[in-house]
This record gives sequence, structure tokens and C-alpha cells, in this order.
Amino acid sequence: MKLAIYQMEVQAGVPDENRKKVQHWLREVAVKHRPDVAVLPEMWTTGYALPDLEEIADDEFGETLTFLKPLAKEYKMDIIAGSIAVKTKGGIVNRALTISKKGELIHTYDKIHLVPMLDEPRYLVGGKEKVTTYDLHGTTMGSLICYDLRFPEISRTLALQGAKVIVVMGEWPAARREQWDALLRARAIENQCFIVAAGAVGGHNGTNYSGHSTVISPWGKIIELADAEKEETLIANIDLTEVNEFRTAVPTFESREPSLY
Ligand SMILES: NC(=O)CCC(=O)C(=O)O
Repeated sequence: MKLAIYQMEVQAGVPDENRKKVQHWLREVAVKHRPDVAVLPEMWTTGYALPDLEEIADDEFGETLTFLKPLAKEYKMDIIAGSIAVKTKGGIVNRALTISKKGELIHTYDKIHLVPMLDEPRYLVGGKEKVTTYDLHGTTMGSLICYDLRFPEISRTLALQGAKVIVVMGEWPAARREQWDALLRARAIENQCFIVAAGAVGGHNGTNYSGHSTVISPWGKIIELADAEKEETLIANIDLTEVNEFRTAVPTFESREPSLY
């Protein structure tokens, strides 16, 4: 599976500008690299302009989906479209979207754990649906969003549902970059799966973002790592047979004793 990951500098509060930027990026990676899957970071339309979300968040099935679906089809590329703020009947959610190369929305996930440190609980409502996996190119995948990374149960649940690749979209603060690095690597090793992380750079409201988008193998090997401060595109080819290889070499899923803990 060939992946293109956009470590993006999101301009907070201006979705149209960010959509233009993503349109340009998708075209460029499609022409230059022909990836199977493109991956975007967290809250890439609005950034953390949380007080403005009532005005600038998408409606359900709104602008961003209308904009991305034809691009996925035109470039014959699945798009794991990071996450965006979406207005729902119950409030605004931080929603991850996956669009197939046929231009169909095949999966959504609403961020369950809202970040107190970035004031998310004041402006957003947490997801209430159980996590689920989805299939791309015959591979079972899962998505989670930034702060979710601190809750190992969520990636474990996705792995138990069969995920061989877990995608993490983030706008993780630079002040805790070492934790981002360590948690991503731990999630790969303990779940014996690939971790694909799309992060952001730049900053907003006094918070700088950590960069360090990355692709990590089930063995914990860093296959690709982006800069801490600059926008960057990571291109990675992942060999999915490594998942079963590592699961055979170190059979932790068979050694589990969940009835005892
Ligand atoms: N956008 C986020 O979820 C940031 C998470 C964070 O700041 C942390 O876990 O630390």
C-alpha cells in the first residue's frame, strides 16, 4: 500500500483557504506519486478556531465532503480525510472521514476523548458511537484522533477487530512532542500493526504543533518521520505481510489472558 501523508500548516479559521491548499496538494501528490491512499491531519479545515465553529464548521454531509468526493474519484485515490468540525443535531463533533477512490464516504468516526488542555469540551461534543474498522485495498484499517492516542483501549479494540493499519490524525502540541512520538510507537508495537500518523505544524493561540508525522512498522521501526516544524509530504510503501510476520514471531495476541485483567 502506497501512502501520501500531508503534514500541513492549517490556517485557523479559514476553511476555504485550507480546502484550496488541500486541493493543490492532492493534485500534486496524485500526479507525482500516484499513491493508493492520501492522509490528512486533524481539524484541517478550521484548525482550533473553536469559538468560531458555529459559523465555520461544516454541516453534516456539507462542503468539505462535496469538495473531496470528486477529487478522490478523479485521482482514483482513497482519501483518509483527517478530521473536520461538523455540526450535528447533538452539537459540533470532531469527525474523521474516509472517502473511497470511487468517491464514496465509507467511514466516519467522531473523536471520543475531547482534549481539556485545548478547551475542546467547551465547544465540542464527544463521539458516542463504538469504534469500527473499515476496508481499503483489502486491508482492515482503523482511525483515531490525536488525544485518543493516550487511551490504549481504543487502538487495542481496533486491532482486535482486525485492523492492520491504524491511522492517527493530530494537531498535537509541540510541548508534548516526545509523548506523541512514544505513544505512536507503543501503539504500533503493542498492537502489532502499522501506525500512520498525520500531524500539523505552525500554531494558533499560543500553541505550536509538533509535526513529526510518521509511519511506524509493527516491529516499532520508524519507516518515515517528518520534520518538527516544516510542512512536508511523506511517501511510504508499507508491506502488510509484516503484520502477520511479527504476529507469528511474537504471538502476543495468542498469549493474552483478558479474563484475568
Ligand atoms: N488535538 C489534540 O487532541 C491534542 C492532544 C493533546 O494535546 C495531548 O494529548 O497532549
